[in-house]
Amino acid sequence: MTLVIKGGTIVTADRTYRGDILIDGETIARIGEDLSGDETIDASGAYVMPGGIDPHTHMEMPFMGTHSADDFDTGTAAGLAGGTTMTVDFCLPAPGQGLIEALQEWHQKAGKARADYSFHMAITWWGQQVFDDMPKVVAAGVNSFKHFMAYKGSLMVNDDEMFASFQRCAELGALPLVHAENGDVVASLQQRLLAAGNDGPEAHAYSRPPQVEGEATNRAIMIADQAGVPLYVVHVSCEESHEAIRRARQKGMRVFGEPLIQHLTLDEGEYAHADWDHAARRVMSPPFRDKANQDSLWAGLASGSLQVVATDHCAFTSEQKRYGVGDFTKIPNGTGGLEDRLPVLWTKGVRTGRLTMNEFVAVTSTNIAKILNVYPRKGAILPGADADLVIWDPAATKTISAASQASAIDYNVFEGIEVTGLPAITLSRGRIAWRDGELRAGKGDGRFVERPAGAPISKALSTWKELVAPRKVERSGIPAGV
Ligand SMILES: NC(=O)NCCC(=O)O
Ligand SMILES: [Zn+2]
Ligand SMILES: [Zn+2]
Repeated sequence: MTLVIKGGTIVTADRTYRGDILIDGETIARIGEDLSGDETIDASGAYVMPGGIDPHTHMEMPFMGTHSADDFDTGTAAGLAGGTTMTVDFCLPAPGQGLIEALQEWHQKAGKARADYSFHMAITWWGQQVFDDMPKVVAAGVNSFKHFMAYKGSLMVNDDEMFASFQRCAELGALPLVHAENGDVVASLQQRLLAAGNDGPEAHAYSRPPQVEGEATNRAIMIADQAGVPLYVVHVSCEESHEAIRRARQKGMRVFGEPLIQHLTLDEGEYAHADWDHAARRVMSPPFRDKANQDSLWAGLASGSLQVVATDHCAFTSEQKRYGVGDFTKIPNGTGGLEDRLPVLWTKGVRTGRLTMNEFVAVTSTNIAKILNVYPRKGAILPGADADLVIWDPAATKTISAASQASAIDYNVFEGIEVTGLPAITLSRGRIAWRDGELRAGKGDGRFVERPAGAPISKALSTWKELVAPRKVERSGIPAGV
């Protein structure tokens, strides 16, 4: 079966041009003029872009005594409604659990995904088994390993564990990721705040100032450099962290930074809200920051020192958030955003002139496809690429509301924001997965996307590190020892 998307303006990370797209089965067969096929979608007046890729989601995540409320069914449905055709979730082994066993659990959970997905593997503990399992994880199509420098007592790993894991990543041609916050300092600040009677959601933000993020980002960059491996810093929220990444990149280090749509557009004033629920629903780590930090993130996207906009979609209901009444450290950390990432970024970024349309495609799809080594199968409009596409109506408007969202939770942190620029149709591997408010993709239609190790940047860096590695000086006349 062939399908033609006709009369649209194709927008990719590097070009904007008029053209028809012929899809044969699941992939793009041709791009050209006056193409015809068995079926036609009229895209006149619309932009046709690569489907969004969100590299940072947590579906049904076991965390802080509960599980995040969106699973792979509702979460990927939210993604498709917002033009996102692929998500990358975090597989989290329990303490002492083998990585392959955990991976099997995540595959089980993801069986109901409506759109394509992949996994990052988290290193939540360290030992011989983890070391031995890492190549098996890579062989199973997962080329990235996440390290939490925060969440002391649960997910956090120490510097020596991180260094060992980063070195293993270097050997395997895999990419380490970090959640960069100084977990020891955060844990101490939390106790100090609680002891002083600061138990509300605003104290969550007080306990995680930009400095703890900046310090951890610098530390992770140093450890990656010593291990000889690229580094991807998730949810960069502030200038301190961005500055560390910017500086490292200027020195030639292969460091990537990922701001979230929440940190770009929502600020710390939310935590001062008189309504406890309102503030608690916005508790996430790192917390929302001030306008100056937001400006830094936008500048990073425009200048290229930050490369990807994600969501860290980790949605908890209001009821779950209330586990933390009287003790902010028990409020499950996380917010939603999958359905809103593209429309909010388009509205606040492209429509304001902070981003070009091509930069929009780069930071929502193409850059991460390259970083995660699935380009050009994903993130591209090219013959042979998967036909994961969004047909974008730049004139469509809506006011974001929890009442009409696909996510399972009872609120939306973007509630009330008016967006202009919305998906009209989302195509997943050549099939209409979502159209004009109607979800068409079925449970289980999503497929696991294998990502091979040895991305070009990993190979280049290991070549360079080998060239400049310390070498023993061979001497002829060595004096006898005393
Ligand atoms: N970000 C957050 O608050 N929750 C999800 C887990 C994480 O990414 O740190
Ligand atoms: Zn995190
Ligand atoms: Zn996360």
